[in-house]
Amino acid sequence: MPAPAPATFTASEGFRSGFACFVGRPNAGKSTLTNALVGQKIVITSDKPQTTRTVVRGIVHRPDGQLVLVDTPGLHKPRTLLGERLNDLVMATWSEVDVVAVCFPSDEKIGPGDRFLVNELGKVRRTTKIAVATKTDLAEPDRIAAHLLDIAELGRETGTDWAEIVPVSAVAGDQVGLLAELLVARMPEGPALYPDGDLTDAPEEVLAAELIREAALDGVHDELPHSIAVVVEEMGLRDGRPDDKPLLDIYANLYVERDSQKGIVIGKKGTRLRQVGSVARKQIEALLGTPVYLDLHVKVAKDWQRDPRQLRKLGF
Ligand SMILES: Nc1nc2c(ncn2[C@@H]2O[C@H](COP(=O)(O)OP(=O)(O)OP(=O)(O)O)[C@@H](O)[C@H]2O)c(=O)[nH]1
Repeated sequence: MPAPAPATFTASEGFRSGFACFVGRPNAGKSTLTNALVGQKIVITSDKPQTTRTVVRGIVHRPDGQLVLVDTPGLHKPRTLLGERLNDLVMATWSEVDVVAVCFPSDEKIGPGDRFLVNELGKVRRTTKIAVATKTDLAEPDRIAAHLLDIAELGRETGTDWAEIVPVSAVAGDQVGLLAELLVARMPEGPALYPDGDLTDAPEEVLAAELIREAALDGVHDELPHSIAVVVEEMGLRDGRPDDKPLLDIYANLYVERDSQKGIVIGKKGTRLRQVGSVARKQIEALLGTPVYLDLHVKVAKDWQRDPRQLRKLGF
């Protein structure tokens, strides 16, 4: 006979809680989906591939359970030390979570990259796998139907047993609630892992740095997006302000790899940097609910993506 459940468990009988992560090729819509499920922007999104570097947890609160979402970078053929570390991080995360949801954008055909990823995922045996057809607002119904069949076929080819195949649009808000429900249903029974109202456990410094990086990525091209890293050096409420008029001081450095990139990021007479700072400041204010003074400097960290010492300094 099973041991009686502890008294505290009775209150949350039938309640489920656990961890899920979204994976998929770069640009598959993982971060946007995380934000849509959480209901607030906590992970940066960008139309530049591979911009998600930090593992940020989004927390979804529902009457039937709590979902902790772990956002990982995309898996890719590593070319730099950073690439290798990111891949290790992805594999480690897969084996620790209850569900891995693979995102396949509906406006793109399934390709070798997806096959590579699902094959790698197959090595992680115990974790439940769900397929998500993302961005359904960008595809016609018959294209979506064909896409769902392709996903099922990829499952058969790779020996992956999809627990569910769910079409969603994070932008249109279509089927996002259903996806949350299906994910919660796959979590083990247990009490809430985070207090009500907590949307993420990422430190505010990390969230602020990510929002600055997102603003800096807007409108830059080629290899520059991958060369940008942001570190918040100092963050704190300014002394001597009245309680009803707080001001949060944020001192941040934006790192690039070369002098030539510095010029691009700063722009003519500093116009670009001012614009980046202004956009980021508004986003941080919206997220944290406090007026912000943002002090942003651009620095060169030569070839930081290939340098283990620099990588550590930048938090990788
Ligand atoms: N129309 C539409 N666009 C979407 C949807 N979801 C994401 N996008 C867009 O697709 C792009 C990539 O979305 P992200 O959420 O950043 O993708 P990601 O998978 O997190 O990307 P990486 O960080 O590169 O791994 C962004 O421009 C999004 O606005 C969707 O449901 N519909």
